[in-house]
Amino acid sequence: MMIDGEYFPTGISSTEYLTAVICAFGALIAWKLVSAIFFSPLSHVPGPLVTAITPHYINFLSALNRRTVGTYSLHRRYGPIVRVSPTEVSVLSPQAIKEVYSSPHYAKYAPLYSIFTHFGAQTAFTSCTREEHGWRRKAVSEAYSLSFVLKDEVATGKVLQAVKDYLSFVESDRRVDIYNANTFYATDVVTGKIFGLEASMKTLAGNEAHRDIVLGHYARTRRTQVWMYIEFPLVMNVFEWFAFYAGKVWSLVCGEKIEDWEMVSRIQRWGWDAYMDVKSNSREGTLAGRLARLAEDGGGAEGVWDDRGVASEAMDQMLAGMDTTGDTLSFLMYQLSLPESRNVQKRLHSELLDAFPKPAEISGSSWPHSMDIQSLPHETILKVLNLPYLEAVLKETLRVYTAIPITLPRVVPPSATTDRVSGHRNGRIIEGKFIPAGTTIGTFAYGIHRDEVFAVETGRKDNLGDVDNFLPERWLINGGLEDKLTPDEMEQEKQRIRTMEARLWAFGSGARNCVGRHLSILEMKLLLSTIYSRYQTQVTPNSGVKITHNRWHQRRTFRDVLPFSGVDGVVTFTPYE
Ligand code: HEM
Repeated sequence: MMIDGEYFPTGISSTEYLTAVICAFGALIAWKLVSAIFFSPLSHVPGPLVTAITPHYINFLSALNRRTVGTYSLHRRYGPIVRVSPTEVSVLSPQAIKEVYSSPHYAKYAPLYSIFTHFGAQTAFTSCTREEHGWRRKAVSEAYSLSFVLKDEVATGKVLQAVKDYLSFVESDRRVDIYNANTFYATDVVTGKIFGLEASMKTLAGNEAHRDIVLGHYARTRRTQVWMYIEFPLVMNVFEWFAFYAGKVWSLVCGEKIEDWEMVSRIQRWGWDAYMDVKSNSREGTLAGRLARLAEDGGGAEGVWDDRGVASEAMDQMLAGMDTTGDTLSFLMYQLSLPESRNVQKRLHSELLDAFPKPAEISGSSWPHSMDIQSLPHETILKVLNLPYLEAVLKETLRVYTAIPITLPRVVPPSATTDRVSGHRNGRIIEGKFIPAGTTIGTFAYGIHRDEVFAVETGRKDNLGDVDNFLPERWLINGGLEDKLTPDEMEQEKQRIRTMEARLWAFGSGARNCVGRHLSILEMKLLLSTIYSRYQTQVTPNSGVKITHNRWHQRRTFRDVLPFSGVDGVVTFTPYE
């Protein structure tokens, strides 16, 4: 006898129905897996099974702060092209890098770059396509050219003032939290460049309110928030949407009008006010002033610029020049302050003293031994820029501790024409593989900088352990012992160094490379030559110095490779006799 409800009207039992649903679901999943593994447009790209099936593997690595090293291990296992998710490919060969980053057709990957807009307006850095980018970059690039930076920043004392302030900072307490000191230094230089010396943040000179703004910007919570934007854009967009409408309701209740772009951070507020100040005082000698004038004239031939656009551009350059340069200096100084780098420091000090003898030994010499100057002669700056060992130390820092080690993602464009060999139309052939248009693709400096071309000793090319070591000598011909070489060996050495130089990717490449690199190199070299001609530095664990910021190893997001994890970054400066 049947009980009502045990049988469905069709005569199928509930157990059978459930089994059918489970089977259908299983078949669907099986089909999804089979199609992801065998029929996806990226199924022929090498990589582990898991990355063919789900994007969560790479997202999980990101959550653990291990995306960059994780991608690097995939390359070591699978070669120069690897599928890192069902819709993303990572490349590591020079040919692929040239194809992706030298071509104007590969747009930037918008979900990542759009996070960096300010006041609701695009910038040169955030604009994704060639059309959006070209006119913005054109408007700023002249002010960052080497000739302009040499005659402007040094002649007007913007960099020198920050170096002087750095020395006073060190003199006030020789146990220096170098993370703070270098972040402040880079901030003072870049705000001086953009808004003028008078309007610069002057954090090293003791402006506490500005120090607080800068350190607040790098606080762990804020950086976690940015990381959330990268990894969980949907959640953050919902949150943003909520915050936007909450702001609207608030403004209705309080009768205060708040524009959406006005909900900005403290540092953005500072940038907005600094820009308005430059504009109202017509400081046309500054970069922000020049851009303001362009905006007044309609923004140039191709683009439209208003106050928000210009302030956003100025803000972006300011932020781009702060932690990149500050952290590179910190990693360099910390590495040089370790006991194993004692010889590196010695060699650098000797090079500086040879190039710039002390006033007692040669009359008329002032900088770097005295800072009683307003500007440096052009020849002195060129001499600093061309010191071979200083150059080698900086290049090795940019290689091993590159400030932006992560993938810089682009989007594969459609083919210009049908590929004759494969017949494919909608995509590009990269590393011999067809990659469909719309795929996210990218490379990362951390991996590029561990290529075998950086292994110095012949016969050790398979032992990549060597490329992780900090060894400035690899950038010198025969480690600096040129006279010991035959002409043939000399030629080989020159070729080895040229190849390494071509592979160094700290500032990116192509039309989207770093516009601020000349300023950054100049400010780093001037500071380092001043410091290392006067002081020895040594790491000072348990120094008792109160760390006023989140320790540098706790900072996350863009730099997921964290050198010197666990240190507090305090270094003691001891003057040479
Ligand atoms: C050691 C210091 C620095 C490093 C390692 C560095 C690195 C980079 C890299 C790798 C890119 C390419 C980013 C991408 O394609 O997504 C870039 C772009 C950029 N950098 Fe730097 N940077 C440094 C300092 C500076 C400074 C001092 C400034 C400005 C004062 C600056 C301004 C910019 C701008 C505006 C862009 C975007 C360029 C464009 O898309 O046209 N950077 N930087």
